[in-house]
Amino acid sequence: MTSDAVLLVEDLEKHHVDASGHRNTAVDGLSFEMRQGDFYTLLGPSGCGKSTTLRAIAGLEPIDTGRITLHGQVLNDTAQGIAVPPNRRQLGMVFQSYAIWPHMTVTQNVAFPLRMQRPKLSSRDIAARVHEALAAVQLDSFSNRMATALSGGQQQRLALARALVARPRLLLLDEPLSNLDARLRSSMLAELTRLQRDFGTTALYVTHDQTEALSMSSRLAVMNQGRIVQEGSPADIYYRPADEFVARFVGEMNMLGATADTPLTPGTTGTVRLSDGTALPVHAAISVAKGQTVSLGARYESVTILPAGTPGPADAAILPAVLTGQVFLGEIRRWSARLPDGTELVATSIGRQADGLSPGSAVSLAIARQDLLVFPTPAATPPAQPASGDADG
Ligand SMILES: Nc1ncnc2c1ncn2[C@@H]1O[C@H](COP(=O)(O)OP(=O)(O)OP(=O)(O)O)[C@@H](O)[C@H]1O
Repeated sequence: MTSDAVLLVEDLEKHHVDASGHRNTAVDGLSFEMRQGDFYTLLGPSGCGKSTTLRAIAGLEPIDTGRITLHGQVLNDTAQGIAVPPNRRQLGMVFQSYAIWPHMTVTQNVAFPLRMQRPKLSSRDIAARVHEALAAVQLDSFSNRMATALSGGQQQRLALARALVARPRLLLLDEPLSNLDARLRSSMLAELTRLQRDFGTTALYVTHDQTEALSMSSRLAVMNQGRIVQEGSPADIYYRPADEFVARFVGEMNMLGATADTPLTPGTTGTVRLSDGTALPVHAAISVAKGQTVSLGARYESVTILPAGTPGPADAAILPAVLTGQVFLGEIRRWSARLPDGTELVATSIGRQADGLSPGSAVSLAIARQDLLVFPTPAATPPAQPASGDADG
């Protein structure tokens, strides 16, 4: 473990056996590390094992194998038979359902975790810390209200204040914004990151929402089928997705079939060819032999529109195309465009850039070399297992 690791999760595995005796793998050899002050997000589609991982860290889910260490204290180690109970882990938790105590006032809800602490805190210290936490979530003027008499967003803020007041060693957040409407969600997003920073809390966040993950995280792990597929900063994940799954799950991306025209090795430049023979310059991040088929990815905003016949900037792919449709989104317009071989791409124009163009216009599409990503062609999907087989994976 590195010296500044707060949480270390090693080779975590968890299987569930359903009512008909099938064994489902929820978490499949997961390892990651969090550092002090991280806002670390597990991002992935429904059922990929995010909540199971969080619940395992909280001690609410027994694990099959693996080791979980928090600030050097082993919380779980299946090899040694260690499993620290949830109430002795000193973690803060905020889950989808607010789980505030309905029979208590706002103040009583936030004071409760402090009253449970041993050695006992003085009433004066409790009052000061409750006030600080309620002020941080802007609920100080509601302190005497019953918790049930708050709106959904206020209840969620109360749940956060209650989680933060005990100054947890780690804050676990499982889709805490999913019950809020769109407007509240975005203001809570900003508030959450501010609170996490102000309190200096290290937070582990779980979501399937890529916008939340990209905007809030200091580091982020994309999960699929119980495993971490890629870990990095939001910009790393967005601009350098490790594979097609990550590219499609985080952001939106055009995909084109192509063939390597030169051998490609990581960090080198080379050329790939579309089916109609058009050669495109690329930067490779993977090794590909000459002649091998690949998938080419380009983010929608990386495909820009130039007047037809423009030679275009150096170091960019220039493709002739015909615009086939547009969606006006205010600050940008999304265009669909057809290449000569019939492939449809999505391109983006900003502001009034594409005024005068309309569906039917002949244009050139430009994609900078650094924005053309080369992925191995996905392996063919294996045939479905018979119903009686092991459903692992
Ligand atoms: N108690 C259980 N019994 C059987 N299978 C379970 C149980 N809990 C979870 N699973 C299965 O384990 C897998 C992972 O579930 P988990 O809740 O961790 O996913 P998730 O990524 O958090 O999904 P979501 O975003 O929908 O909450 C899923 O296939 C789920 O059906």
